[in-house]
Amino acid sequence: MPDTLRGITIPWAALPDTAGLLEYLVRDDVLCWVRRDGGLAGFGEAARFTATGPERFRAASAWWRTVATGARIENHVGGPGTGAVAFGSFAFSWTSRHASRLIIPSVLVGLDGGRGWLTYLTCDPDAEVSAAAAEAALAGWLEGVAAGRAADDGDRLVPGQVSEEDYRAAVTAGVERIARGELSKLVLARDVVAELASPVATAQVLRELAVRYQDCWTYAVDGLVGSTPEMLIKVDNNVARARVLAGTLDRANIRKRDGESDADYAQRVLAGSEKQQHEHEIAIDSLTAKLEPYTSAMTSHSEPFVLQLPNVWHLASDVTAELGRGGGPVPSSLELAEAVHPTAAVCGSPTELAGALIRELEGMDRGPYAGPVGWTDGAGNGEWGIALRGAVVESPTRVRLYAGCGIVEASTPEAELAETWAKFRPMLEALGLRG
Ligand SMILES: C=C(O[C@H]1C=CC=C(C(=O)O)[C@@H]1O)C(=O)O
Repeated sequence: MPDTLRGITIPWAALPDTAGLLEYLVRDDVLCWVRRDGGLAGFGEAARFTATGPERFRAASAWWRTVATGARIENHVGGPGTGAVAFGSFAFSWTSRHASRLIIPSVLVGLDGGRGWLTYLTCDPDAEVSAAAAEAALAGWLEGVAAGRAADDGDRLVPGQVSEEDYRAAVTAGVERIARGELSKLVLARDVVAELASPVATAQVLRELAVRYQDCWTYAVDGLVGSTPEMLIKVDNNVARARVLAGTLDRANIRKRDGESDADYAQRVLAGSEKQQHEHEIAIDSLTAKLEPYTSAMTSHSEPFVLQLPNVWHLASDVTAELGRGGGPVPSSLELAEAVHPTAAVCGSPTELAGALIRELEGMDRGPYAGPVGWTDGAGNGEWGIALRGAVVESPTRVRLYAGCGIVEASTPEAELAETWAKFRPMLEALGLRG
């Protein structure tokens, strides 16, 4: 347990009008959670917690509750994301060797609906905690910002642990198991590795993702980076929200009818597909069933809508749930993330069987891919996305990208393989690579 966490949050008007938080994505070690011009950017590390195994969420929640309850914070702003905050990333599987982690930044800049704040946090009992100390600490972190990087002819993309051939074989085996009636859906993933001729410019990658994928949440936590379209769970006071995605159509490979608009094409081919609707239905049912015990009222669209991203269209459903069933305690965002992870959008249905089959057929450790990534504050508010469309920076010149697809009985290996390439595209483009 760290020494008592102390800190201060002050209003921060020094957020440039044009680029907002993007102006702070200038260090390769930045912690970030950004969507459009809002979110959080963190620097440095006041304390961290790590855990592996089936108790990783519970242990992290207990640690955070103790730290946040004992914290002495002068909060001059108030509201979600102010005061004590930790960024986090959790391994997809309880079997993973990858350490799940919570990181309390030393300095954090937040922006929500035009309202900005600056937080300074420390476990050093001798540190001065004041508005001046907060401003000086931020200025220190913004000195000597990271250089950008141009794509290099020496950059290469090489197969990861699951080759294209392995992936096709895994999909074939998955479809067989579904056809035998063992399960209804399985999400199978693979990886590719970017070997770069010069060190990756993470801050530049984040800025590119944030600018291009404005409907997504761009994240960076300790080497895990990406831009996810899927919100596992957001808690804002007594309300939880989720965005469930399943069902995908590549925008780079359109075969429109004469006179058909892009939107009509997506509506016909994606929303009109029984296979895609079935895949989506399983994902939404899994989320709502897992959320049910915590909520007194839940609403979602009766039909999924088509979400357009620069690389793909998805079938999407937004869910809103009032928390605190029967006046009982309101769960924290981290507790809810544990309760709903893994949904059928990244695992399958039924969950346990799908999880075991993923381990058998993929044969790779997913690490933090498809696990919760995001932040929590001392009041339990927070946002936990699913770490999709992302990568792990394994060394300055080695970046591992992950992508997966929901497999149902009607899936074909070739189409699912092609879909993984569409899902790698955001990171490949941000790294200056081609698939
Ligand atoms: C598992 C991934 O995407 C999920 C989220 C949206 C759509 C999906 C699909 O259509 O297969 C996947 O369930 C991934 O991007 O690696």
